[in-house]
Amino acid sequence: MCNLGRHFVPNLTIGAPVIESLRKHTNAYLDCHLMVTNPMDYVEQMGKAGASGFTFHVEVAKENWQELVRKIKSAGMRPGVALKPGTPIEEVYPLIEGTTPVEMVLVMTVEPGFGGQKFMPNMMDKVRALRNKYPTLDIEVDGGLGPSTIDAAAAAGANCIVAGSSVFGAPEPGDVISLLRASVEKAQATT
Ligand SMILES: O=C(CO)[C@H](O)[C@H](O)COP(=O)(O)O
Repeated sequence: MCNLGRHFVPNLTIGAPVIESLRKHTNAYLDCHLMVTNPMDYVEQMGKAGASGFTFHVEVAKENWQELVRKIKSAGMRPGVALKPGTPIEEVYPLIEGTTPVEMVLVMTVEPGFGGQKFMPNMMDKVRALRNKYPTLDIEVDGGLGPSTIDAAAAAGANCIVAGSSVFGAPEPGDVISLLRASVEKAQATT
């Protein structure tokens, strides 16, 4: 997972050079969430660097999302759209239903910008609405996910989990990853 923040949030974290370096050592899916106001400017460099997924924010792409999605696909990446906590879920529906649809929706469960924030449980209404409307869509959640919050996200229908503090702050990060995965798999098995 790459969080690239510039303009949209004050901090710049991981960009194309880091993706390029990582790609030399792994075939893993590199899921990149660009918290920038000008995502179009980053498509080419992220594609060349070896990003697998490119997620932009709906708040900054209302006018040009179709061109953006086309560019992302042409650059060999999987397009995703993210929305901030204050953005109504209905704003992403056209991007899922269009002729050049996004393939993943990222529901932010904190205000974007910083790790270590508190999970917003009321964002699960958005996840549930998406899951009911689009049974096979990839739905990602980001912010405050860990052992105490994963069950709510998984039950609502999230199947892609971004977890920072709970994993990197754990004595055994692998155990937390397994727990998160098990919760999602259990919820999927019961629906
Ligand atoms: O960058 C973020 C917000 O923009 C994320 O919330 C972060 O990557 C995940 O961190 P944490 O699990 O500590 O909430």
